[in-house]
Amino acid sequence: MELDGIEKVFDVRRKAGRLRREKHQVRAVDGISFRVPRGEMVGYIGPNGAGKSTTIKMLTGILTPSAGRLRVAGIDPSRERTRLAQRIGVVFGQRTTLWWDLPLKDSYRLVHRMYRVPDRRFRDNLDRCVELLDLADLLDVPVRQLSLGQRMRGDIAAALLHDPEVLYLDEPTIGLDVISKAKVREFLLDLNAERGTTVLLTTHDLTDIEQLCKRVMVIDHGRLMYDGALAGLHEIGESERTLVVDLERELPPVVLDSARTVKVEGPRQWLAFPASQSAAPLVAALADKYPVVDLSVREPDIEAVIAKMYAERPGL
Ligand SMILES: Nc1ncnc2c1ncn2[C@@H]1O[C@H](COP(=O)(O)OP(=O)(O)OP(=O)(O)O)[C@@H](O)[C@H]1O
Repeated sequence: MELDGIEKVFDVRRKAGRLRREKHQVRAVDGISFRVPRGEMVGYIGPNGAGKSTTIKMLTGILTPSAGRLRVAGIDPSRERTRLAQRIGVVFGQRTTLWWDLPLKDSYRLVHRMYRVPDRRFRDNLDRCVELLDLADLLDVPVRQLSLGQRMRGDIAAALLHDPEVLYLDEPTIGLDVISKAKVREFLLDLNAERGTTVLLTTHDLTDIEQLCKRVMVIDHGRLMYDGALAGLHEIGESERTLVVDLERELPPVVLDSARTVKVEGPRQWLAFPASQSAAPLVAALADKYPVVDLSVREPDIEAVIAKMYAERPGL
């Protein structure tokens, strides 16, 4: 993926009185440049309305940039959209590309025909997806009867049956339970390791980024605000994770060097600690001094990290 000074400006008409409408422009993407080398998995994050979906639509060729130069697998997406379609896969978490009333396997047959995938390759890819995404019992079920997590796994398989070398994932874990999320992440890691698929991932779940991407790009108001390791983002934003601890009984707030107790509710306490630090020494110190029954770690959400990032570096 190569983007140089990419812009997308929408002309919109806004109501300006009872009958009058004013023309005005929205700069959804405002001069973005980056490169994603083959085989890299990159997070593409930002608040609502930042310009993520618009970027992905330009990368697929659905939208044409207003300015700048764009190449995906050496192809100009808006000029050769059909040729590019053979090389990319797209999953939109909020919408399905599967046929609602058809059993899952019929949707796959249609993909087989539409992309003219050679029979042997189609069968191999389908077998692999069915096995790794646990789809065997779902192939005869109409898509409308699938749960969200099952549907998402079905959608990911559909995006991969033609062996794309680039995959765009727009919120692939949204609304999924912990087990489904883990399955999807594990599958994506395998895919990237085995096939070297390049992945651009949009998500509001920082754990997705943490587990899948070494690199993360933050976009806001159509501009690239950060491009680097997730740890660096945490440092800039000084974001915190939270350890939620259930003690044997109600106790005064826990006192530990490496964390601050931010909330106490009966035997449950919330301890904040820097997101860039490992939770392991904290858990060990806690278990050493206090009667711990259960605990879990909560990740900061992306909006909170970004909000802190701006607060720390207002010049960004
Ligand atoms: N077709 C369109 N016409 C006019 N404005 C648009 C159009 N598509 C997007 N926009 C505007 O462009 C900006 C960026 O939108 P975009 O959908 O790319 O954001 P996003 O980062 O994907 O947000 P979200 O996380 O909510 O999906 C928003 O202000 C949006 O209202």
